[in-house]
Amino acid sequence: MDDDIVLNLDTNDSPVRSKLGGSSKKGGRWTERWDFPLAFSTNSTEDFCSARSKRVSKRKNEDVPTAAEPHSRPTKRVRLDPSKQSSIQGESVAPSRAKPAEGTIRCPAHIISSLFSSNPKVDATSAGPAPSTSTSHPSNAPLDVSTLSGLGLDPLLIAHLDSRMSIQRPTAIQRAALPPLLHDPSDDAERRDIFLQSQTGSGKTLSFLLPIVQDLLPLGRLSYMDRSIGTLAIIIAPTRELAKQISDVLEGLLQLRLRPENETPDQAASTRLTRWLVSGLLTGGATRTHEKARLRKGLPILVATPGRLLDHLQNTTSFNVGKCRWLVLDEADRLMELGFEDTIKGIIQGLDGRRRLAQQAMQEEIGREVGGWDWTHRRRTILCSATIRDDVQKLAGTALTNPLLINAAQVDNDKEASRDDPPSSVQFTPPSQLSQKYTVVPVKLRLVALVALLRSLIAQSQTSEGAKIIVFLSCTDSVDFHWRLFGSSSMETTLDIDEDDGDGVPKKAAEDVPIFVTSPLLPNTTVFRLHGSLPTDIRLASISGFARASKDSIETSSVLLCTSVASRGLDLPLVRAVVQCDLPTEGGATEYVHRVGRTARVGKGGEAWSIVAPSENEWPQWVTEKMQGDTRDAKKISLVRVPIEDVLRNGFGGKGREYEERATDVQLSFERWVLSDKAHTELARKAFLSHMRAYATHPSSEKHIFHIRHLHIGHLAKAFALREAPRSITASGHKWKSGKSDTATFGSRKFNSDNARSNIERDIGRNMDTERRMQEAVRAQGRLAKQGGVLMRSGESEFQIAGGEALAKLVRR
Ligand SMILES: Nc1ncnc2c1ncn2[C@@H]1O[C@H](COP(=O)(O)OP(=O)(O)OP(=O)(O)O)[C@@H](O)[C@H]1O
Repeated sequence: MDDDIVLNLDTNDSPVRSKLGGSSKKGGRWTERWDFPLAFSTNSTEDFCSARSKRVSKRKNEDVPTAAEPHSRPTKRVRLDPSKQSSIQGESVAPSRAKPAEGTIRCPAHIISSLFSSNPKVDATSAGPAPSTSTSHPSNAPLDVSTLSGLGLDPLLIAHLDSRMSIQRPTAIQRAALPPLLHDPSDDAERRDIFLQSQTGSGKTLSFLLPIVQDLLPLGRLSYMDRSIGTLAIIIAPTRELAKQISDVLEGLLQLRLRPENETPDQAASTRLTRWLVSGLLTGGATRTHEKARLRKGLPILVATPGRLLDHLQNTTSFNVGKCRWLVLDEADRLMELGFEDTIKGIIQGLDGRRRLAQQAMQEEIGREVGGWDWTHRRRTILCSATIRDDVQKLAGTALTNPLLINAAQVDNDKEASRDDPPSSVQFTPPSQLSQKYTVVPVKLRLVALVALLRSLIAQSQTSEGAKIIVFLSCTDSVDFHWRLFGSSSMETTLDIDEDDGDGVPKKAAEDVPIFVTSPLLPNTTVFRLHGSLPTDIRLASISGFARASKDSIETSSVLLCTSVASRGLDLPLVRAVVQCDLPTEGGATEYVHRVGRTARVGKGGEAWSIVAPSENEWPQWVTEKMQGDTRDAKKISLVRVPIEDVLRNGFGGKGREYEERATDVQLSFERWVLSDKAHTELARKAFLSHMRAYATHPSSEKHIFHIRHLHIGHLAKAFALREAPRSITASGHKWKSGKSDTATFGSRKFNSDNARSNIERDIGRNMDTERRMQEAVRAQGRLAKQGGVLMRSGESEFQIAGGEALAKLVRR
């Protein structure tokens, strides 16, 4: 790293404090004076503050600040030239680099904040559209005027929706989709397939589930009807989480009360209507044998992920699916992105094949097939997709017959006449009531900016329900790292490193991994994680824990750290904000809209925050234009820029620029945590490297915004609480800052997993050695300190620990 980073060591008897004179004894560091950050109530900071005061009381020969002097301050670092001070917006000049004026004595005990120096200047003028504070009428809320009864829905279903789900009025997409789907024409040619497109959180799930349930309910009156009839409806979702969620909504619907309150009891007839209507989930979570047994019994409505469904279609003879009347492809664009095109084709062929076989069996009167079934009733397919890209249109061409496009926006704009037109002009936009914000954050500050943002969002919504916040990160390793970092580090973390025998193996035994962690930095908050590499039971437990958190404990907020796996379809109640710490590497503006769509659902409010690097300054304008498409209406979509200083000030509190010191202290506590254990260091390095790899996968059309050569590798390391970039990156030949060709080299190497692995392994080996010397240096520094040495800034050692020749020798050894 080339920017004068100084290791600000926090040892218990740091000479810095004693050198700072009497004031250090009284005032201590800013964290000791940080009684209650402005942004938090007394309760909310209790843990954090008590952690700090415990640490303070541990210090030998130092006084704990008293209540009478909570704001006394230690001597501040010498500022040489106010115009050249550390600043987010400008280049800084490290004080010690400046020549001291003749005759002046240079302060030896001098710590500088590396976090706020050498950051690139952020150009505020090219930062996207002008802020807009106007609030719009919610675009995905239930409609004021329409009623469900006017749409042809069975009164039993209407009563059930009202009493069990508190749903009285349809949303725009439901008003548009229910009439054609509920209408069952006698002429099979009129039974058209449907292409459904609408905004996030607008109630698409009920748009296809209600017609299915209403269609199947009357079949319960057939004398022979029981679950052995087989599968009559299949809903395919791209992920297990989404399939489980749809299955839960379906089960809620199937607990239908079948008799209106005032009707004469006819218990036997009404229970028969639904008793056979069993739903099942097929996602590969259970063993094949168990799934086969359930299929043999019969599952009239099935929710499945594509791979497992095709597997059973091909291999499970008892899977009775020949009479299937409904097929739903939910999140079809995502299915295509995940490479399920051939699987879907295989499923459609499998269903057609099974139907032919069942018909044949019925004609030949073999097997279980019953007479009286209406084989002319063709299967209807519903395809839901946010976008109508080429690949989705191709899938629609394969899967849909004579499709009808239903788009809530078009219906609202009285464009029903053009429903059969190619829908390419329909844009996928976020709900209008969503407040979209972004902040341009120097890369070095990303970690503390995230903490500050979470703190302020949590503090703002300390209502009885707490806040729910989803944070998107680039990759699974980054999610794991941040989750462990938030859960284990504290302001107390010291550099008391475990004695190491040099084998590089962490000395702590593996522990049971919990579902959530808590952090003193995020008071009354539980932190969950979600990514595709977690076992299914952990993934589902994390989602339900996050969704439930506020119900279990009043005033508990919850944060979900996740990858893009959580961007689609998940309907988690009352998510207050979505934070995109890393912008999507795949899917561009569409993925952005899906992610932000986890909040502001069905007419509720919500905030979407994006953390943008200075080199990505063009992104807000770019994403706005993509979302607006041809219908450029500047008032319609705008991202409001919030200065990073405001984010940090709101999160860390304090007067003036005091937030800089607080942010620095938080950063240092993270760095100490990373250094305190080999496993932590490895976690941080892995996250850093995986993040780099993920970043390099931005498509070429976005490289003008997201190019890896624009990133300052040393600064990025800091964002992973590393004090230097892993050597597999910085080692020979990789001149990151200047090298266009080096970037290309990395780009090509990056995709070679063998190279990457051996690089990492080599890197770990080298760093173990570096770590050992670092630890020795730290201990030696501590010994020196006890002997009256001083800690001062210097760039002379590889670890930038100052302290004279003894240390320099030790490090050089
Ligand atoms: N008419 C309605 N009135 C009130 N709430 C509704 C209505 N219809 C659905 N909801 C609720 O709205 C929430 C979002 O619905 P759903 O998950 O189906 O949205 P979606 O359009 O599929 O969103 P996404 O595109 O993000 O998957 C659910 O909690 C659902 O219970």
